[in-house]
Amino acid sequence: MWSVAAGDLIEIEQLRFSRGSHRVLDGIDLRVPRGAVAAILGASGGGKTTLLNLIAGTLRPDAGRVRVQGQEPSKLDRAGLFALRRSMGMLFQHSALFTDLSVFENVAFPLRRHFRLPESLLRKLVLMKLEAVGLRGAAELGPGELSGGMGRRVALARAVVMDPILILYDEPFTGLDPISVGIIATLIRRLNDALGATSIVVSHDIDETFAIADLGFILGGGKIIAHGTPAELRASDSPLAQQFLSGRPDGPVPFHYPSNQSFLEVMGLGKLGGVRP
Ligand SMILES: Nc1ncnc2c1ncn2[C@@H]1O[C@H](COP(=O)(O)OP(=O)(O)OP(=O)(O)O)[C@@H](O)[C@H]1O
Repeated sequence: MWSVAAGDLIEIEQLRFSRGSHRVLDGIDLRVPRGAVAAILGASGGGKTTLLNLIAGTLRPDAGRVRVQGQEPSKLDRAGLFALRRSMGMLFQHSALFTDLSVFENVAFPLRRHFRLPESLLRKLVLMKLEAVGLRGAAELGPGELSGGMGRRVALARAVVMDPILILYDEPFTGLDPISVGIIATLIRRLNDALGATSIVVSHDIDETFAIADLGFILGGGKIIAHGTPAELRASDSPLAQQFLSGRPDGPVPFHYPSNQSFLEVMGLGKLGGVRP
């Protein structure tokens, strides 16, 4: 669990980012305390993955500031950014396992890439992480021999093998059965606390994410439309937050894409004028 005294690991101020003429993020202010598991929620295309990429330093802000552990990824030189990234673990939607490497070698991969460790030490570090995700016994299997849930657990072990201070998760539950979703959610919380890390989880699975999150942010229209603890968010009086959390198809975010003709007009049943659904 996080404590207020520990300070903020992530500090984002007035962050703006566009894709062409589309303003994806339009003045985001967000802070994540050290040790917290923070959920980022919001409709598809709302900029959640973009926000993770800005935190990881793979995208640069158009305006505003992102600080991770006091450092601005976009201001670092190559070596600085490399060092900062090394302190982050990432489990992104498509972070697949290497199919021609065993489970053990998949988890060992970041360690071999970044350090020259004696084989005996490397083996201990990898087996510790595999034990933490319950798959020490699967170390010699190939990725093709794993279920989807097991594969995700191996990817999780690989994401944390270097003891990151920050772990970024993009849709970690996608495509998993309910039992595996529960296991991954529990592991996200457990690994965060065991490593003394801070985690950011982007997800559409509200209940599972709220079950492990200390705080959440709901993105909409390029802004944070609500933030707080899961209980505070559920009680939020923001209509947008309520529409999102309850999964209502219509509300402040309309079901109908705007049209300049009413449906009745199109059907030849009268002209109502104006922009109509
Ligand atoms: N490489 C890219 N080039 C151009 N536009 C992009 C690119 N990546 C994302 N976008 C656009 O940026 C916007 C935000 O995308 P992003 O993937 O961050 O949303 P998201 O909230 O993560 O969506 P989802 O929940 O569907 O994953 C979308 O309009 C998307 O089409």
